[in-house]
Amino acid sequence: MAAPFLLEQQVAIAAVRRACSLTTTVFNKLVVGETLVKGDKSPVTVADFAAQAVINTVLSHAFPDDPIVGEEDAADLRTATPESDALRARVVELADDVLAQLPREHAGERAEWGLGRRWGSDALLGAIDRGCHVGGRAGRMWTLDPIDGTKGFLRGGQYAVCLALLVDARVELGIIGCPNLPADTDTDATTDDKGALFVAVRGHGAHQLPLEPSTQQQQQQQHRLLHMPRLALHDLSFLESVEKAHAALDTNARVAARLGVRAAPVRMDSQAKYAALARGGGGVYLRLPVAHGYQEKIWDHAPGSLLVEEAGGVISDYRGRPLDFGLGRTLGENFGVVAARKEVHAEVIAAVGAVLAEEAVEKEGEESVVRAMMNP
Ligand SMILES: Nc1ncnc2c1ncn2[C@@H]1O[C@H](COP(=O)(O)OS(=O)(=O)O)[C@@H](OP(=O)(O)O)[C@H]1O
Ligand SMILES: [Mg+2]
Ligand SMILES: [Mg+2]
Ligand SMILES: [Mg+2]
Repeated sequence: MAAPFLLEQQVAIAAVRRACSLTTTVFNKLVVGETLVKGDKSPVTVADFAAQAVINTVLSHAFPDDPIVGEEDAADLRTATPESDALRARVVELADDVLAQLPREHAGERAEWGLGRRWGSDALLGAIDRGCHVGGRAGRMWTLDPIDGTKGFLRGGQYAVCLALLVDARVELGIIGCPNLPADTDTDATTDDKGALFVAVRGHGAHQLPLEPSTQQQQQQQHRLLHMPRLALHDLSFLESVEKAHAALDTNARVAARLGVRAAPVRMDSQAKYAALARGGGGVYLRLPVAHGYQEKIWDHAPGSLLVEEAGGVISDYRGRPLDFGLGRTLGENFGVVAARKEVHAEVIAAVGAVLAEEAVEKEGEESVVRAMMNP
């Protein structure tokens, strides 16, 4: 997979693989008290913090000048309370256990990326806080979601470790580790192995690699170039969120009916949706806004968007405009996400527009009934 950003690819792959081994370990041992509820009411676990510490440590050693826009920060780990002390100790232990493993030469890992030693609390909390960059339009920066789909992670469902490199607000490299996604999509597959790593490089394709680093020869055998298949509209099935609070699932159903889609939607947490789409599942990922004022975050879409584009898809908001990764930490006002293979994307956008117009008329009708009842 020789391509631009070769060193960046190697570093990002090593960092995401190590973070995935950490999250898998934590899932098997997560105990009560290792999860917090953030200010926005969403959960964060010791694994989210520790995975961000691991990836930011690796990035900071390999590319010391690159800013990082990461989801988490260490404020909740720095307060002087017994709960915070215990949480911090656990995060530091988990991150250091993974970073201290010796560099695996067959996987291209190098000691100068911060591997093969323990870093301790100050360095690791500092690494987590390297993720506080504000984002923007100019220059190189990474964006990181250490666990995307934390709710999925907690329920043993899909989640993803997501990292992307942006240059002047354009995604150039996207890496997504999916520890719970089947390694093989072939329904006749004889194995039920879980775990897959997805790598997209702008202009150089979307790829699936094994999540565990193996020998060069095994890597080559298991390497798959991903293409979204051409599907007729009625053969699509929608990929969508699990949480009703994250996407307007009733509107999705109306769009599907309008397009003549027969299959039931596939609900999946996290950017595993983009990975499933890129390797041929479903055909459409539709995410229409529900919560007023919620702004989508760049780390929730940057690597997935490139994966889909490189596999033959188009991604836009529901108006058909490109997602703008240069506005800061968010994508700005929320006009949703529509990702589909290029042959059907325009028809999906048209169907979304028609359904949203219908819903607006219905809402106006309901409001005028209410007005009439209030002012008889
Ligand atoms: N209100 C609202 N609207 C839209 N999106 C929201 C909202 N609240 C949270 N989030 C973000 O959703 C991320 C998970 O998205 P998913 O599509 O995986 O959601 S779902 O769990 O499948 O329903 C989730 O990512 P993580 O926090 O990394 O898990 C959030 O960033
Ligand atoms: Mg979160
Ligand atoms: Mg996320
Ligand atoms: Mg997250």
